[in-house]
Amino acid sequence: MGCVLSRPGSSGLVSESRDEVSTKIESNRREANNVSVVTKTETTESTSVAVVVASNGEEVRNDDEAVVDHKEENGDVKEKKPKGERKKSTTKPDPRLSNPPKNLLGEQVAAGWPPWLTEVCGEALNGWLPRKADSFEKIEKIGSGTYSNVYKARDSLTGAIVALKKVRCDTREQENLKFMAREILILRRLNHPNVIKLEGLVTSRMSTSLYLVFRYMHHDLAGLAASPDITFTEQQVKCYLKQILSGLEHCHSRGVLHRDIKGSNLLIDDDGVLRIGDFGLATFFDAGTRQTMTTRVVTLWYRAPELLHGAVEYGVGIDLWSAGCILAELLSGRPIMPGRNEVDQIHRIYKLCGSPSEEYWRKIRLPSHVKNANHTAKPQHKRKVREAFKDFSPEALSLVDRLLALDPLERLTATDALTSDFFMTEPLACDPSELPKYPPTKEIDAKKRDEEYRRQKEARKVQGESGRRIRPRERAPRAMPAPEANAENQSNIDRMRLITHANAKSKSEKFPPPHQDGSLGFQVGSSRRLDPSEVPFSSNSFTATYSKEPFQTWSGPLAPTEAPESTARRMKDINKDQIKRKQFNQITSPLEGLNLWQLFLSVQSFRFDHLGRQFLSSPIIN
Ligand SMILES: Nc1ncnc2c1ncn2[C@@H]1O[C@H](COP(=O)(O)OP(=O)(O)OP(=O)(O)O)[C@@H](O)[C@H]1O
Repeated sequence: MGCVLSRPGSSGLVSESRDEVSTKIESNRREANNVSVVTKTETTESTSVAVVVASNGEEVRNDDEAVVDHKEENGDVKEKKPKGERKKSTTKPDPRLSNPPKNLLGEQVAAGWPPWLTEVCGEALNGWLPRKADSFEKIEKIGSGTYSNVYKARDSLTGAIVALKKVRCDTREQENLKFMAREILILRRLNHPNVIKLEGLVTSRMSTSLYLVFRYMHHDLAGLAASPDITFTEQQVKCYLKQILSGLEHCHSRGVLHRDIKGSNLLIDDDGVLRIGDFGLATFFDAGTRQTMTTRVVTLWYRAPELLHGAVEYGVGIDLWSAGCILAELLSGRPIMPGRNEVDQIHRIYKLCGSPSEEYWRKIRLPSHVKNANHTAKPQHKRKVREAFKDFSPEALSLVDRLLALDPLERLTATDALTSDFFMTEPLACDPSELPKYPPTKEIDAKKRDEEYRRQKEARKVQGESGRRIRPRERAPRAMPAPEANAENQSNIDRMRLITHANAKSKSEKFPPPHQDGSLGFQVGSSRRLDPSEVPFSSNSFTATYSKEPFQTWSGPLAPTEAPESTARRMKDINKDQIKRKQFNQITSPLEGLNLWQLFLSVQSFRFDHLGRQFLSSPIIN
């Protein structure tokens, strides 16, 4: 009979679990060396101890073994002090790292986790056993994003309906694995009713696929808001916003920036409970430490001005800006700043929120190459938030105004916003359970409606039908996703993009089409294996529009399409772009502080395939 004892190295995951004692019991039996064990992880204020309970039920705990073989990052072996002399480490763990001790990794591999996964996020696997793919049955594909496909599935063990997010894991792409690991680490750090909870992971020792298991959510806010039959009352808007802010407050208090708050990432279940989802762009941050991060985050329409200005040091304000945009959108029934590209976006912000003051430029920390150019922007716009939203209640107007403060330091925090008059005055927010029951509605449903409309339109064209038919519903264009998010590593992005262009005409070609990968009722494990040439990157779809018509509601007509381009032509474009990029590099626009290359790409880089899906035709910018 043997016992395995381990304690994970200190980590953000553990150190953040203050004020709570959580006990997780993984009761899966492991039959190894005739030992039957139950792994139990207790997380207390500052420790997390993996305890193995021997089959006789005796709980064996041995903290003394904890630091054996633990190597420092510089390779030095920690000296083991006798018991009693050991002091608790006072240095804070780097929450961005997952570096549990080697003995824990070995244990995880023995438990069935693939070694590559234990290496990148062993910390997050602590206390869990992998679920087998054949214990889920796929029902249908319910969403697709930049890095993943999402499926509705049935858990054969419990019968519960779950959402499985399949992320592509090419183990040769270390950087991409890190991003995936970051999402998992972040999700395990969070525990709040308004934040999606990672319920488990599906993988196997031999597999390169990974599925994240979540509770199934029937709706997303983008889908509900785009539905022609749904109009929200102020009480309902308050209910949704309160939940968004509560979720954000929790994330921020745990040192997590979401960095992609938008309607389609706000998932809602049948009981009206809203959970913030998609932490693919989220990052750890420490408000007290200077830390540079990428600016290429947040879907364009919800992107804060400091990001558009190129600030690489930012904080919770970027999520609050997005929340402000969503609040105004929910109350007005349409996106408030649907920019077509970064330059257009920033102009829309200036027109609504006024041009930044001299003080703003003095305060904002920008990289030196953009700093000098920014404040020469002309013309100077006056702030018009109050005029633009004069129909809102005074409390709603005041909250929108303070969330859309240009200066991130003047923007309300989630906690401030939750205590604002908006939530204190009648009509008060309704309870989530009082929200109407809607039929399942997701942004993907709106996309399907658009596709169906386009298909019919094209069929009519072929038949030579004339005359304008009324669309099922006039819609505003959809939000442009953060195109190059996870762009912390520029070279990685450049490489990914080049491969992406070389290998795929559009996102649809990198994922199997729905009839292959999303077909009904087959087991999760039976989906095809990833082709190593597939890379976990693409720009998102269904986005920009050139329509000058005023929009009515959230979603809108598909962008004008181009005939599909041949791969050869696109490769030619890539080469041309590389030459152009060289020419444009180092030159800075006097207008907005945007690199000229950025400006150039913003205007011309979005191309559309025959289904109206957008892809970037140019190498990345940052
Ligand atoms: N728990 C869930 N329940 C139901 N549907 C979900 C769930 N999680 C995600 N989805 C659906 O799948 C879509 C894509 O998921 P998600 O946003 O997490 O993926 P992504 O690859 O990070 O996407 P993006 O590129 O938009 O950031 C969501 O918009 C949502 O409609």
